[in-house]
Amino acid sequence: MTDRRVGVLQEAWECCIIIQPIESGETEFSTKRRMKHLLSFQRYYHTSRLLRAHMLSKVGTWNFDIFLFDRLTNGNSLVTLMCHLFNIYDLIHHFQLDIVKLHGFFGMVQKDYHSQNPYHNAIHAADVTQAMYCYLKEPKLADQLTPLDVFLGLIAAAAHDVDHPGVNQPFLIKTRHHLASLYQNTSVLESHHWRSTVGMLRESGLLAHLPAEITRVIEQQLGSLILATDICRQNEFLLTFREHLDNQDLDLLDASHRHFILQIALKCADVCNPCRSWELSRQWGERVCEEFHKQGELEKKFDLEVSPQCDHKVDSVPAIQSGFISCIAEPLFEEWNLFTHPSLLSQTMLDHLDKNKAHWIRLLKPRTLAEEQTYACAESCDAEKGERKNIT
Ligand SMILES: Nc1ncnc2c1ncn2[C@@H]1O[C@@H]2COP(=O)(O)O[C@H]2[C@H]1O
Ligand SMILES: [Zn+2]
Repeated sequence: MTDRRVGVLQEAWECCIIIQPIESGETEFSTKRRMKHLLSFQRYYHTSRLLRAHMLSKVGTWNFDIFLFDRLTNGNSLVTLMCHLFNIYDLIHHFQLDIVKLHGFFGMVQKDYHSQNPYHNAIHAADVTQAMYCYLKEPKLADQLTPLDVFLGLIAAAAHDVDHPGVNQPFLIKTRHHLASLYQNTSVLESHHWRSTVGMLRESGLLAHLPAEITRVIEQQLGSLILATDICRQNEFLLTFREHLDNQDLDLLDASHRHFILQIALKCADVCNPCRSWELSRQWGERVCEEFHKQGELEKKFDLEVSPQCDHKVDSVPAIQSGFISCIAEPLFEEWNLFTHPSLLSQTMLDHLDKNKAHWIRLLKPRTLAEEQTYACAESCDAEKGERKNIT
């Protein structure tokens, strides 16, 4: 239920309490019960409002519980978060935005996420946006960013997976989905997230008052940020990031370097769930595996080859998680730590990553053949990292 509706309802119920006469036949006892019920609703409404405000005051902390926040906002975590962050950065004033159009745009983005997806839903988008905000606040970055950088970073985070179908690119290609042919089997999902975002921006009229050239730049840069989240391009970005760090040549006064760091920040935000505290991280790990396994079930049903990590009989949650941490999360967050150094947040994230990986490994059952392969991948990633540490 939206805030406005709850507000109207509450007003109506308050009126009921004051003016409704005791109906004939209604006993004093049932009236008391009715009053108690209404008051408990009021108490609930009041408490959840206070909690929501309290949570928003802590939106920049790493242990922010996005699942709780989503419940407290009645499923409106993404819209509520984006409105709050746009206020914090004064972006409405800076870009002379129309609040109704802005709210309309955020509403469209949130609605276009599929709530039935266990992982790729609006809560994931809100989680990535909250992480992005934490990264934008990093001392290394915060003072160098322009309002346009922040605007782009937050919108890209909020919209980066919009209209995600809950299956991956190989699935779309092998089922000859029209999106796969539209985007020629390359960054199919990311291209769709970007083009959908541009479509919603145009439909909302949010940027209609800006010169066409600025709108064009905004749309292009949103594309470059969202396309960077394609996990197939992980190595390409990681290598470039390492090269910059080794050469110490990142200059944040240079707009193209800031853009590159925004891409990396968004990539980090997108895969940061194993860096959260165990309780939050576990929920994300289970959700993403549930989505993989659902895809595997579909593939079996249609006699298609089951994709890697998608067979629930073979690919256990702990095996997928420990493999993902070793091969994707650790290499990226180690570089991010070097870039942000000294950063308490990066240190906290690496600590969680370490503990969560150890936790998942403890949960591994005696290994199956497939797990043996996933684990071998994790071990070879670890060995590769060891070699790199020895080199540097
Ligand atoms: N905890 C995780 N375990 C396994 N895969 C993950 C995890 N978190 C993110 N991913 C994958 O990384 C991808 C990053 O981009 P997406 O959010 O589109 O989809 C994500 C998942 O496919
Ligand atoms: Zn994502």
